[in-house]
Amino acid sequence: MSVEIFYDADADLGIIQGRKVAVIGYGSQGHAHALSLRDSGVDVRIGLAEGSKSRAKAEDEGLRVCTTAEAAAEADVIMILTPDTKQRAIYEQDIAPHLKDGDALFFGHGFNIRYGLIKPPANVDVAMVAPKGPGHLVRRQFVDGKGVPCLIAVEQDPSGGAQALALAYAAAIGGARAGVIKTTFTEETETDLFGEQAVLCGGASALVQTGFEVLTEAGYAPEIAYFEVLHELKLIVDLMYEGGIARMRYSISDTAEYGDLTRGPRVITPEVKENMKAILREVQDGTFAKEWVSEDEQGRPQFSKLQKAGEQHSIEETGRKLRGLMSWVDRPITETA
Ligand SMILES: NC(=O)C1=CN([C@@H]2O[C@H](COP(=O)(O)OP(=O)(O)OC[C@H]3O[C@@H](n4cnc5c(N)ncnc54)[C@H](OP(=O)(O)O)[C@@H]3O)[C@@H](O)[C@H]2O)C=CC1
Ligand SMILES: CC[C@](O)(C(C)=O)C(=O)O
Ligand SMILES: [Mg+2]
Ligand SMILES: [Mg+2]
Repeated sequence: MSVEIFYDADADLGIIQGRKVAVIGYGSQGHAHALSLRDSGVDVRIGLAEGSKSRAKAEDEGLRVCTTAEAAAEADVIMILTPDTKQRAIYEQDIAPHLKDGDALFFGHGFNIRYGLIKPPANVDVAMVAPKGPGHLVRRQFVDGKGVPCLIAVEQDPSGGAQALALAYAAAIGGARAGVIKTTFTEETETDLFGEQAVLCGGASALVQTGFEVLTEAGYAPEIAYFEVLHELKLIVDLMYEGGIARMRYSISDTAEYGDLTRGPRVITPEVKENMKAILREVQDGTFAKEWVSEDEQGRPQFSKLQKAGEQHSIEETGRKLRGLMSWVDRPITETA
C-alpha cells in the first residue's frame, strides 16, 4: 500500500501563521511544539492548570501562559499535549465548553480518539500531528535545522481545510524537513503503541537489561557489560539510522556479522514473534487501553512499582558513574534544546 509523504515545499506555513494556537501542556511534546511554532512565526499561547509546575519553564522562554480554559477560549487551534490518560478530563472540563464553529482540535497521538474517550462535536475539525520521536529531540532537531518525521491524520473536517492545517502545523515544528506521512488515527495509535511496547521502549529496555544481567551474573565487570550492551548500542543503532541494517553490518567485523546472522534468531525466536503478535492484538482490541486507563484511575500502583524497580536496576548505577566521566554524553534533562 503506498503512502502520501509531504515535505516543506508541499506545506503552506501561512495557514498556521494565520491561526491562534493553544498548546495545552508544556512537557516533552508541549515545550517542543510551542517553542518551534513560536520560532516559525505562529501566534501561540500555553494552557496549563492553575498552580502548574510547568508555568515557570514556559514563562522563562517568554511564552504567554493562561489557564487551559482561557487558552481554549482564545485560540482556534487547540493542541492537547498532556498525558494521554489525563486528556479526557481536561477536554471535558476546560476545552469542550469553549469549542466554537471553525475551531480545530489537535492531538499528538490518537489514543483518546481511537479508543472513544473523547468525542468532539461535529462542528470542529479534528486532526493529529504526531512526531515520530521524543519531544526533547523534536525540539533539538528543529533548532539544529533538522526535523523529526511526523504523521498527520484527519478525523473530522467540517472546514474542508483540516489536512492543510495539520501539514502546516507539522512543517512549523520541523516535521516536513524529514517527511510527513498521511495516516489515520487508528493506524497511528496502533503502530505507535506496538512500536513503543515491543521494540523501541519495552523490547529494547528488556534486551539491554537482560544482556547486562547475563554478563554480570557470569562474573564480568559491570562497567564492561554497560559499555557492551548499552553504550555501544547507540553507536550500532546510529549506523542503522544512517544506512539501514546493511550499513551496520558493513561496518562491523565479519565475526560480529556471522554471530549476528546465526545468533540473532536464537534471541528473537519464533516464540518472541508470537509474543509481539499478542501485544499487537491487545492494542488492536482495546485490552491495553482499558488496562492503562484503569491503572491510571487507581493511582498507577503497578506503574509506580515497575518504574521504581527499573530505576533500581544495577545497570543504572553503573551507567551514572560512567556517563559522568564522558562530558559529551552526560546531558542533563532540560526543557530546551
Ligand atoms: N513524549 C513524547 O515524546 C511523545 C508524546 N506523544 C504524545 O503527546 C502527548 C503528550 O505527551 P508528553 O509530551 O509525553 O506529556 P508529558 O507527560 O510530558 O506532559 C506533561 C505536561 O502536561 C501537564 N499535565 C499533566 N497532567 C495534567 C493535568 N491533569 N491537567 C493539566 N495539565 C496536566 C503537565 O503540567 P504540570 O507540570 O503542571 O504537571 C505538563 O505541562 C500524548 O498524547 C503523547 O502520547 C507523541 C509522540 C511522542
Ligand atoms: C517511543 C515512545 C513514544 O511513542 C515516542 C517518543 O514516539 C511516546 O509515546 O513517547
Ligand atoms: Mg511514538
Ligand atoms: Mg507513543
